[in-house]
This record gives sequence, C-alpha cells and structure tokens, in this order.
Amino acid sequence: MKRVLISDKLSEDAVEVLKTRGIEVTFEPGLGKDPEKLKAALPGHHGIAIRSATKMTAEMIEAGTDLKVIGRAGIGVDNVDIDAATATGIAVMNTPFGNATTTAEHAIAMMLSLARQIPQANESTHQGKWEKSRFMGREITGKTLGLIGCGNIGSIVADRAQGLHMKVVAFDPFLTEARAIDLGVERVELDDLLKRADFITLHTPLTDQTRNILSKQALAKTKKGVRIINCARGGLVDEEALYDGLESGHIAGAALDVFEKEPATEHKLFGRDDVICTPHLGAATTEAQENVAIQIAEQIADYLLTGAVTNALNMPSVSAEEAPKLRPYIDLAGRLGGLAGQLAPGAVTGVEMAFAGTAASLNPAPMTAAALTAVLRPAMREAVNSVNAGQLAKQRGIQVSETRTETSPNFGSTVSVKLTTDKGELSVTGALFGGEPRAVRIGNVRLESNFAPHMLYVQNKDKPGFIGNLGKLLSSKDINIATFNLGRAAPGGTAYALLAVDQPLDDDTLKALSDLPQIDEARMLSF
Ligand SMILES: NC(=O)C1=CN([C@@H]2O[C@H](COP(=O)(O)OP(=O)(O)OC[C@H]3O[C@@H](n4cnc5c(N)ncnc54)[C@H](O)[C@@H]3O)[C@@H](O)[C@H]2O)C=CC1
Ligand SMILES: O=C(O)C(=O)COP(=O)(O)O
Repeated sequence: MKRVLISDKLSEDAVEVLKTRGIEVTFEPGLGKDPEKLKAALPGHHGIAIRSATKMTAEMIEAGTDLKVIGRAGIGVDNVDIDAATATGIAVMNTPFGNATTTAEHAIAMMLSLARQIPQANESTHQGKWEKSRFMGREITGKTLGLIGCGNIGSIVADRAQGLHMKVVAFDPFLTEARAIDLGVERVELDDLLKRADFITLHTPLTDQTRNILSKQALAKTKKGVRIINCARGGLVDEEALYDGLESGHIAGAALDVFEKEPATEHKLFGRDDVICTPHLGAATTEAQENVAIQIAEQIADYLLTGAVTNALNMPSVSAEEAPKLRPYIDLAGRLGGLAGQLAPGAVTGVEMAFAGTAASLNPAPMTAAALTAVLRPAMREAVNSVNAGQLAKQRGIQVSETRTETSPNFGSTVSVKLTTDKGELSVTGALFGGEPRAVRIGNVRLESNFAPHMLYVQNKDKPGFIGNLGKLLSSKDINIATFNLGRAAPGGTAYALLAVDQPLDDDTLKALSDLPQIDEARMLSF
C-alpha cells in the first residue's frame, strides 16, 4: 500500500482524496516546522504533500528513503531542493494555477490598503480615536502600476488593475509583445518601469536572477513617493534598502506578505506606519486552499498509482488518459534499453530512439526516459531512474534523439533503441505481442524473443549442430530452458539466440559454452 505524509497545514480535502484512492495518509500538519521529527517520519512514505513551511532540503530528501514524489500544494518551490530530488529520482510537482487568483487578489488588496492606509485607520478607529485628518490617502485611478513578473499571477493582477483604471507596465523577459498586447499591458525594461511606476508589485519566483531585483540601486531609480507591494517572495526586495528608502521618505510605503526569513516574528520594518504586513497570506483563502489540496492529492495519487505525471518540475507530463496506453510501451522501451545497454560494444555516446506506428502517436519522453534508465543502469545501478536519466545522460555528454514514423511496416508498432558507442553501433527493435514486450530485431537479425529475469545471449555461426551442442551442455549442468529464440542474418551467417533460463549460468558454464565450435560469444543478460 502506498503511503503519503502531509506535513503542512493542507485542507483535509487532500486526506479525503488520497484515502478514496486507497492511499494511507499520515496527516501531521505541524511536522514541517520541526525538521528533526519530519526526518524521522519520512521513511515508509512514498509521497509528501507540503506548503511553504516544510523545507525539502537535500538532507531531508536523503532521509526520505521511500519517497517517489514531493507535491507542493501551491506555486513556489523554492523550499524544495529540486536538483537533489532529481538526482535521487523523486518527482517534484506543484499546482501552478490553484492559488493564482487568490494571490493576485491579495496583491490588489495590499495595494488598496497601502493607498488608503486601511489597516492603520482600522486600528486607530478600534482604539476609539477618530483620526479623520491623519489618514489622507492616494487615488489609484490613472496611476501607473509596474509589474515585475507577468506570469499567471502577474497577468491576473494586470487584469484587475486595469479594471481599477490603472495604467499597467510590465517587466518580464519572457513576456512576448503579442501576450502583452493581449493583456493590455505595456512591455518595458526594468529601468523604465522603475522610473514610471507609482506602485510596483512583484510576481516572479525567487531565483538567482530575481534575488534582490529591487536592490538598493534599483530602488534609487524609482519615482519619489513610490509604493511597493511584495506578495511573491522575500528576497526579491533588499529589505535594508527598503528600510532606508522609507526612512528617507523616497519610498512612500510598502506592503509585504513575504519576508526574507520566515516566519518573520521580528523585523526592522515592523511597527512602521508606512509598512503593511501580512504573514504570507497570499494563498490563504478557503477556495485556493481547497483547490491546491485537491489538486496536489490527485496529482500525487495519479503518479503513485498510475504513473500519470502532471505539473512536475523535473519530468515530462503524462496524462491520466495516456498513462495506461503508455505503460506497456514504457516497459518495452525499458527492456530494449536494457538489451541494448547490456550488448553495447563500448562506451555509449549516443542514444537514438525510433518510434513507429502506435508508439509514434504517444508522448515519447517517458519511453525515452525508460530506455535511457536501462542503458545507464549497468554503469550506475540504482542511482539512475526515469526522473534523472535525461539529466545524467546529458552530464555524460550522451546525445539523445527521437524520431517518429506514423506507420510500422512489419508490426502494428515498434520501438527501436540505437546506441552509438566508441567501438561501433548497435540497434535493437521491439514490439508488443498481446501487450507483452518482445525483441524483434538485434542489428539486422530478425528474431522474436520475450524478456525474462535470466536470459542467455549467444552469438553463433549458423551451422548444424549448434542447438544440439547447446542443449547437451545446458542439460549436463541441469539448467532448464524456458524459451528459446533464434534468428540469423542469412543462411550460414551470424546468428543470435536468446534463451530464457530458470537460473543464471555460472562463469564456468559460460566459458564452456563459448568454447563450443559454433559459438562466438555467450553471456547472461538480466531484465
Ligand atoms: N504570497 C503567496 O502566498 C504566494 C506567492 N507566490 C509566489 O508568486 C510567484 C509567481 O507565481 P506565478 O505568477 O504563478 O508564476 P509564473 O511562473 O506563472 O510567473 C512568474 C513570471 O516571472 C517571470 N520572471 C522570471 N524571471 C524574471 C526576471 N528576472 N525578471 C522579471 N520577470 C521574471 C517569468 O517569466 C514568469 O512570467 C511564485 O513563484 C511564488 O513565489 C505564489 C502563490 C502564493
Ligand atoms: O504557493 C505559493 O507559492 C505560496 O507562497 C503559498 O504558500 P503557502 O502554501 O501559503 O505556504
């Protein structure tokens, strides 16, 4: 039975979804805040569902000895060491849309609160003061909003801001002119935005490129009286420089939902009249929390139970509809990769995948990943799997390519794996027979072989006496043959035999086989 740990405060809808799918759930919402307890709880769990409190560091990932998937019920994954997860073969998923509207609404609410000092006025009024003249605000109609980051959330903010009759300018290196026109925003460079914006709102992930994007120098270029809203990530704004800008009066106010260090219980900016703070509440609405909890639970369950992959940051997507169709082909590609990898004449420098017929109509990425995993396995053992195979191949300078042909001349569909090595090439082809994987070609030799845990591979000369001699030797060693498959390039030419045997042959038996007159090579393969 699969087990999933929920270590942050997720809606209980997630528990419901997982249990309905037959998954055992450990629901410990406070665990993410206690790394030692979390580390101890991880083993035995195949999935973990988190928000931002749980930090899936490399150390935590190593502790998750049974982990297959990390599911982030939300957007930002800066609390997950994706490289470490990938290297360990763990899929990392998020829910890129579930809380986007809610977070955009929070940014708009923060902007209006900032413009009209609503939190401060609320507090004063509750205290029985009637400070009508203290809270003079600013109108936002006609003002310029500068968006740094115009993805899912930024574009919703742009839409809402235009509804409030603001002019929106956006800086986002990945925003195309066509998309900007579609959104009704003006695409600008960062310096231009800094110069023109009355309000600046941040909506980028925290990366090496975006860290301190509002640095001391950037803040110095802003318009006097600018107001800054950060509902994305602490670390995007230099907090010291922001403090200085507020102190000098150059910056009129800031609304912060996120902080460089969270939870932020003490801060230089706290207690200031010109700063509004919320404790990372961007995604905190009932609607968004239900969305992200249900979505991540379904994604985790799909992945663990069917192999379907949705919204993964480190592996290709496979839809739930496609997963059952792909599964036998992934298996076939893996077997062929294993066959090719074990027969490779030298160090692999290239892997060419060819899909024909039905296989060509499917998503090739998971099949290629399965083949690569098997090709690399003899060298890397369990360190390689379909999550990290592509990355490991790249690191080793192995060129990977895919070709697709709609029709398959001899079978309904075939998958081929061709290896280029420093000592020559080798290609193997396979097909599904009644849903079962079969090798149908090794090099230019046609055969029809199943795959079994212990397979004897023999390269021989197509001469009479070979089968008799082979059978005699194996029976003398009490080795039972389960299946026997033969193929040859031409009468009298090179031939291959693939035999499923009930136990592996020892080195002496393999040597005795290799010494038989018709046999060029004999070795064990495993699948
Ligand atoms: N406060 C909260 O509770 C929440 C915060 N967030 C944060 O909001 C961020 C944005 O979320 P989405 O809009 O959904 O992500 P997204 O990926 O749809 O959009 C991010 C945008 O930033 C742009 N970008 C990347 N590097 C940039 C750079 N150097 N300069 C300018 N733009 C750059 C990208 O091109 C992209 O369009 C998340 O990464 C997360 O950190 C998300 C949800 C809730
Ligand atoms: O989705 C995101 O990126 C968020 O920042 C939301 O964080 P949270 O789930 O509220 O801890």
